[in-house]
Amino acid sequence: MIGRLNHVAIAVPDLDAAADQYRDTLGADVGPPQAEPDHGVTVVFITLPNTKVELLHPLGENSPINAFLEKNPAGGIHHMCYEVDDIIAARDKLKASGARVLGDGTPKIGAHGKPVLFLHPKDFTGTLVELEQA
Ligand SMILES: CC[C@@H](C(=O)O)C(=O)SCCNC(=O)CCNC(=O)[C@H](O)C(C)(C)COP(=O)(O)OP(=O)(O)OC[C@H]1O[C@@H](n2cnc3c(N)ncnc32)[C@H](O)[C@@H]1OP(=O)(O)O
Ligand SMILES: [Co+2]
Repeated sequence: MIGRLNHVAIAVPDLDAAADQYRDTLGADVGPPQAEPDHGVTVVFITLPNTKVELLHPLGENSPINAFLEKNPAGGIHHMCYEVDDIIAARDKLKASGARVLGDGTPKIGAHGKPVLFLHPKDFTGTLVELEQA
């Protein structure tokens, strides 16, 4: 059901410092900061030859990554995003298998302008999974 790895997300305490490190130390193609108020985060995408890295920083008081950064103050890998051809079919199949789809199960529009959903990390070997419509 899952296809390409769209991105690996890293929650970071200092977005500018992390972006500078990927650009200047690692020599990567680093995009501009992008506010995503519907998701409570600001993101910076780093484009690699075979996938992307998404740097995440909290936006607003109720950011879903606040608790993660409290537990991991230096930052850390936050989620993996896999592409699916049909996000509604994927959601329904996963729910039928007993996996917890986060929120009310209605896809939100993600950072690439496409529908996304999240799956509970406790149901996927301790890894928060994002699905994005291909
Ligand atoms: C920009 C848009 C979009 C895109 O297009 O790319 C994005 O990527 S938005 C990214 C941010 N959005 C989200 O993360 C939305 C989904 N997340 C959530 O709904 C919540 O963060 C959560 C996963 C349900 C966790 O909620 P929280 O309030 O933090 O609950 P807990 O702290 O109680 O966590 C419960 C349990 O799960 C562990 N956990 C939490 N987050 C992660 C994680 N990222 N990876 C692995 N494990 C995680 C947490 O440690 C708790 O475990 P225990 O302590 O053992 O109970
Ligand atoms: Co993401």
